[in-house]
Amino acid sequence: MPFRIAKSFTVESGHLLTKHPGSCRFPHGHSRTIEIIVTSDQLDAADMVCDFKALKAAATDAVHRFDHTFALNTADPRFAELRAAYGDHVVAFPDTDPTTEVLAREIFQQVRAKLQVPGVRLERVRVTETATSWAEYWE
Ligand SMILES: Nc1nc2c(c(=O)[nH]1)N=C([C@H](O)[C@H](O)COP(=O)(O)OP(=O)(O)OP(=O)(O)O)CN2
Repeated sequence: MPFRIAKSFTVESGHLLTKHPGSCRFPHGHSRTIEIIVTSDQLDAADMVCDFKALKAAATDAVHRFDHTFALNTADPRFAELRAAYGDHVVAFPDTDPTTEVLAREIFQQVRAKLQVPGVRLERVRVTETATSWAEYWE
C-alpha cells in the first residue's frame, strides 16, 4: 500500500472519565483533531488515492457526533439525568469510559462502514486529546 492520504477534522468535545484517578474524572473539554488515514496500492483515473471529498463524506457523521457534545459512560450515576436534559448532545458509551482510544475505535468502525471506494482501505484513525497526546485505532 504505497499511497497514503488523510483528511483532518476539528471538534470541540467534552467528556469525563469515571475511572480516572486524577482530574480527568471531572467534566472537561478538548479541541480534538481527528485524522482519517487511508491507503491504496494504486491511483485512480484522476491520479488520486481518492478525492479528499470522499473521506469527508465517509467521516462527517462519525466526526460530527463528537462536536459540541459530551461523551459519557452510561454507568455514571448522572447519565440518565444529563441525557434527559441534553438529549443527543450527551453521547452514550455503554459501561465504557470515552477515552481517546475508545473514541478512535468508535470513529474507525463508523467510517469503515461508510467508506466505499474500491481499492481504498481505512488504515487508521488518530484522535488528539491535547496538544501533547493522541490515540490511534486500526485493525
Ligand atoms: N491513555 C489515556 N490517558 C488519558 C486519557 C485518555 O483518553 N487516554 N485522558 C486523560 C484526560 O482526559 C486528560 O484531559 C488528558 O490528559 P493529559 O494528556 O495528561 O493532559 P495534560 O494537559 O494534563 O497533560 P500535561 O502534558 O501533563 O500537561 C488522561 N489520560
